[in-house]
Amino acid sequence: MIVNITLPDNTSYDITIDSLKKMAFDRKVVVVTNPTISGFHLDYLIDKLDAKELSVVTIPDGEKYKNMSTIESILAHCFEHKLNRSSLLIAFGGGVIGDMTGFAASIYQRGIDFIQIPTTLLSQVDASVGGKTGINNKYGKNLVGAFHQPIAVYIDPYFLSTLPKREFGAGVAEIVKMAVTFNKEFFNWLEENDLNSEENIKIAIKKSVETKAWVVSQDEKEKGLRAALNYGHTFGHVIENETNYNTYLHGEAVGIGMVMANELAVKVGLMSEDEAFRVKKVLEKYDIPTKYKIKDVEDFYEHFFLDKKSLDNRIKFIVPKGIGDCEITDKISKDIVIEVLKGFLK
Ligand SMILES: NC(=O)c1ccc[n+]([C@@H]2O[C@H](COP(=O)([O-])OP(=O)(O)OC[C@H]3O[C@@H](n4cnc5c(N)ncnc54)[C@H](O)[C@@H]3O)[C@@H](O)[C@H]2O)c1
Ligand SMILES: O=C(O)C(=O)C[C@@H](O)[C@H](O)[C@H](O)COP(=O)(O)O
Ligand SMILES: [Zn+2]
Repeated sequence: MIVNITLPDNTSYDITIDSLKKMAFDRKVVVVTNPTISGFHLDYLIDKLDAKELSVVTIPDGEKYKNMSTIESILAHCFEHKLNRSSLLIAFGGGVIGDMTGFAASIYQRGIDFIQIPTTLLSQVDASVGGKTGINNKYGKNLVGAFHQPIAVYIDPYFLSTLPKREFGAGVAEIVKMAVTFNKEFFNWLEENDLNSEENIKIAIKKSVETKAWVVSQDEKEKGLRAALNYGHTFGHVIENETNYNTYLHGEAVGIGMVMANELAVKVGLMSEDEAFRVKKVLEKYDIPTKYKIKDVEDFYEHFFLDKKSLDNRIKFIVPKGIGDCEITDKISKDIVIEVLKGFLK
């Protein structure tokens, strides 16, 4: 099954959801991966690749390595293997590998092609599509990066067979995000169906990718609509940063962040308490955390000013309008936000 994404500048690429097929490249190819993924699946991938020259760069596993020094090590490998402007990088892993490979591709000799082969649920339903690439630094999450679209995305659900349960839950959080913000029917379906079935997870991957492609095709550079994909992230990114990227998985922080955003939506009258409860129930079904103890609400609030959606000191929040729709607003007063944050002090 193929989902096509056409960007505002009319370039386009395919997102193929199927078992990997043989691929031949008449150019140098570097696969970027980590030891965990290569231990499980590198042989399977290599067997599918035919390239002019193929090499693999293995970087350490973990969000805490999503930084500039890891990018330098990817670039060093590319220079040592004399990659040129017609060479290709392949991101083989989860969102961390995807974001960093894409960023390295965007700056190597001012930009070369890359392909996404996502291996986590989160990267299959969200991170591999749409061209947001980048790294974290001490100031916050994804604060350095580039929009750089892959030339193709290959989603093979087979990789999910080795994914730990907690990582699966993190991916479900981003699926729930797509449904709550854009698709009420999809959310109702998520309430009624179990994503642990092979058939259902394929349906959820397809729905999520279609939603993301639909959004990005209208607003590649996040001038408007795309900000909705940040539902739960305004709060979630602060949680990840405050806990040094070593306590919550990205999807888990987003799960908590969606609960916080829902509280805000309830407070400003955009969502009913029942709807907020229904979202929480779906998250809890997959053991996604929904609680977080904020240490200092003023500190937490201050972090929002470094959020990339914030402009001229106005913080932008994504608040659901019921289930299946949302509002992107910078009109919520600090007092109201602080009141919501205070609910998470214990
Ligand atoms: N660019 C985007 O649009 C976008 C969207 C969402 C998230 N992200 C980013 O993605 C990152 C999170 O991605 P993630 O949740 O995939 O985490 P991840 O990349 O850290 O992968 C999670 C863990 O699973 C392991 N793993 C990967 N595939 C596996 C498999 N098939 N079997 C067993 N283990 C496997 C990894 O080695 C890692 O330990 C964050 O940095 C987030 O900011 C980016
Ligand atoms: O693709 C998007 O747009 C998203 O916001 C998807 C998010 O799930 C993802 O975590 C993204 O990396 C967050 O972007 P950021 O611009 O807030 O760093
Ligand atoms: Zn995310």
